[in-house]
Amino acid sequence: MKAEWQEFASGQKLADALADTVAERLEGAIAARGTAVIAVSGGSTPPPFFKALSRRKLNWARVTVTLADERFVPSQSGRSNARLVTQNLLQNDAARAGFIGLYHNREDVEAAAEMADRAVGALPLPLDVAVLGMGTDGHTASFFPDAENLDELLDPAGDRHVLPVHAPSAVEPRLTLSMPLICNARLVALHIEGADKRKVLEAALAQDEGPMPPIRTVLENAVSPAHIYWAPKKDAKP
Ligand SMILES: O=C(O)[C@H](O)[C@@H](O)[C@H](O)[C@H](O)COP(=O)(O)O
Repeated sequence: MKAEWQEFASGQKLADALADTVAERLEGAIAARGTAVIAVSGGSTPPPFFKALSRRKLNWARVTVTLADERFVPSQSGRSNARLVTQNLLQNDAARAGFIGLYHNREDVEAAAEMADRAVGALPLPLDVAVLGMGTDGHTASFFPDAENLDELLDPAGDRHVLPVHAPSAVEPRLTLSMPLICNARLVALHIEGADKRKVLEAALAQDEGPMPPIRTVLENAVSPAHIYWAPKKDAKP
């Protein structure tokens, strides 16, 4: 399995380089097809990248931003990825982009996922860019190793665009883009920082038996070799 590893001296240098690459891909998509679609992840790592990307000069009105995954919470919640993206990415030049969230105020996460499935399925697919994070348990998007429906989540041949997730380690129910949707993105970029996550990823890539960490399944099924962006944690001793 091929993946391109890129290392940066700091999180800010990584954020600027990733923003440059993503902006180029979005511009290329607009030039080729008139539109661009990007899926981004939540968590504590992305904000410097979001802020850098929000200032890139491109035809943002032709760009649709969606989420790789979402907690089953309304956008007013501090746990909401839609809120994180609105506050950090959909600002400055990028304020003109369209946004398709995954959360819907329905009776359960299954009903919300069906609505999100239709909305994401109506986008001009495949994704041009999918920017993923990773947890120290090897999850990415909301493919949690302890998810009740992990086999369905990791199925590279499924026909859903968005799936519900129930996983004890996920705090609340989740909504996630499906494996085929993420793996068929024209660019899959994995953004991770810190020595712990580097060790987790290296172990996942070296593992040759037993249940594979979800991040390994994604990298193995990515149609275009994934680009891995790594930097030490900002408070790391030089
Ligand atoms: O909703 C989420 O939390 C993310 O989409 C999730 O998959 C995230 O990328 C990892 O959990 C890493 O999170 P950190 O960046 O906070 O380590």
